[in-house]
Amino acid sequence: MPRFAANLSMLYPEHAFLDRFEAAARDGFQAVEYLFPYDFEPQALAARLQANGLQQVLFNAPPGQWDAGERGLACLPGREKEFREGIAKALRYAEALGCPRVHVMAGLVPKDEERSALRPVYIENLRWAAREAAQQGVNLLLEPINTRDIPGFFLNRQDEAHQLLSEIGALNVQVQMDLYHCQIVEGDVAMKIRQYLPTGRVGHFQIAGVPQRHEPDLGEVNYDYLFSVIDEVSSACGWDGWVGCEYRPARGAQPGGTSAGLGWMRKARSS
Ligand SMILES: O=C(O)[C@@H](O)C(=O)CO
Ligand SMILES: [Mg+2]
Repeated sequence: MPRFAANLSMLYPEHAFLDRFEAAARDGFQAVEYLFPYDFEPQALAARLQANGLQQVLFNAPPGQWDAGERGLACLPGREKEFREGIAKALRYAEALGCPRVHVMAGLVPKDEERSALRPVYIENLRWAAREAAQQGVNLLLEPINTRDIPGFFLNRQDEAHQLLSEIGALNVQVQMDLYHCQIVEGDVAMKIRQYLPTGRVGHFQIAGVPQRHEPDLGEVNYDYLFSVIDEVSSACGWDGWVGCEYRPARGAQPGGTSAGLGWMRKARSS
């Protein structure tokens, strides 16, 4: 059975953010991820991890002005200084939290730009960031995201991400393979796991039901089957990463709503 990490940006909306660590541990999670740690001092987050016996396995680098609609800086010409400052900040948090992975969001293609013209900026930014991250043993992750959730996002497909990895040419840059986005954009998910996981270039998985991004057992994707594929391929190739549970519980912020929806995980654990 894959190892599951609770995504605290989406799970446990019934609790204040800092209380979500304890709720996740109570449900049997041993690891957490979330989008952004920057509203809190790293020491406050580290204390919650420690008090609840949890590992931090992933968070995102600063994405630019999120509330103004920005979704990453990596592909944006003219924003290189801010990109570098964001990576430096993320690496300070990664060190304090003992976190081995940072997701670097690509950003939106500006209206007056061709996607292809942004590639050199993206590749140069990632090369620079990879050198910085390597100094403290951190891996950087690139995530293809569907354009229904984030219209205009620069990176949408697994093959594009793997092609970019070869051009970036840094061993500590990997793909964050979010199976929810993968199903929406391209489908044929099991075959893509079989294709890419043995390459050693997949650093992390994420899951959610499709199309509503609720629990994995709600919707069109057969996750029991995909978990068996991940198990089979990872035992053959020695992959030992995490699967982030990045979904919005169907019962929303109702008390106990997240825990009540974890039947899919209890079933996976007992199989
Ligand atoms: O899939 C997602 O939405 C996240 O993993 C993320 O980092 C950006 O929103
Ligand atoms: Mg994701």
